[in-house]
Amino acid sequence: MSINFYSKFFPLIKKGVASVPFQLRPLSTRTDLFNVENKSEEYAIFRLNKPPVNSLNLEYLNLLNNQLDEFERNPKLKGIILTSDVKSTFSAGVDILEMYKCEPKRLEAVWRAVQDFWIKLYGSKKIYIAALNGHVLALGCAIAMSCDYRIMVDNDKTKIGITAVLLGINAPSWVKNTMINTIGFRETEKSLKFAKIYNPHQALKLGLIDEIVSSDKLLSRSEEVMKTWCKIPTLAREMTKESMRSETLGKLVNNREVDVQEFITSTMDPHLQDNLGKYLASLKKK
Ligand SMILES: CCCCCCCCCC/C=C/CC(=O)SCCNC(=O)CCNC(=O)[C@H](O)C(C)(C)COP(=O)(O)OP(=O)(O)OC[C@H]1O[C@@H](n2cnc3c(N)ncnc32)[C@H](O)[C@@H]1OP(=O)(O)O
Repeated sequence: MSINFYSKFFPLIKKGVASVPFQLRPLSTRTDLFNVENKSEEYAIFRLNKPPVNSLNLEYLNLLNNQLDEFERNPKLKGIILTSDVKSTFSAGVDILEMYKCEPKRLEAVWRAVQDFWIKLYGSKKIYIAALNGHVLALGCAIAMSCDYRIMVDNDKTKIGITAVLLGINAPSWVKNTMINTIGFRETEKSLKFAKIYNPHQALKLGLIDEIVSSDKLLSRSEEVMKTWCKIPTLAREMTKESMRSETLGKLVNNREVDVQEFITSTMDPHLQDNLGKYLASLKKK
């Protein structure tokens, strides 16, 4: 069985790796919008930092996609802890301003970048642990579910879930599949159909997250889990991840154009635009 999972789906990236020799990266990378701290040769902490809610617009998605490529190019790096420096929010998903009164060309670029992000994350052979410091909504929830393990802060006010249906949105099939692979078909159906939002204890019971810890232990516990997993034989772990995920991944990789068109058509619908306008206003009124 081929273990070259990432390059199978990213031939251009493979080409890049082949033509550019690996160079040692600096100890850490800091931009205004995220921070990467290499804790050892084996793992790094990747902190989102786009206040107020780490919403994902086109420019931010492009930045994050480049960083995922960077991780993938580092053969020594086994894992990444994905978390947020923004107080009380991991991610509120796509920037709704990208979807409201939008130009179709821009919307298309946003959605292609969203697809890229999911494909890179879900298809990565590295270990991804989501350290969920705060709210995990919509695409933020899909991102967390695409990681290998989820640890969430013990705070009853913290929310996780996907409420697309309330706005008249049918979640894309790759989001549904990711959720089915995480909590099973029946719970996914209930969750999406009834726009369920969970607190950490409800999410744990469902299997949407794997552990709850107090906020002061979030990173230390995530590092503990990461260190244990880094000891697992790499090749076998990667092959297992590939065999578990390739079918779901392939469904989007081979169907990207249809997914883009569905997203553009549904988002540009006047009724949905109306709903988005009201939703944005309700968020701002709080
Ligand atoms: C609209 C589509 C619905 C869901 C579609 C899901 C489809 C399946 C998933 C895959 C597809 C992806 C599409 C998406 O991800 S769309 C994003 C949907 N996100 C949300 O519905 C989350 C909305 N936000 C919140 O519920 C809350 O903000 C919060 C995250 C719980 C944080 O609460 P808070 O009280 O701490 O902060 P709040 O005052 O609400 O917000 C602060 C400011 O941030 C603005 N804001 C919040 N979320 C977004 C966002 N996603 N995009 C853009 N801006 C956002 C909010 O308006 C406040 O702005 P201001 O300071 O008042 O100007």
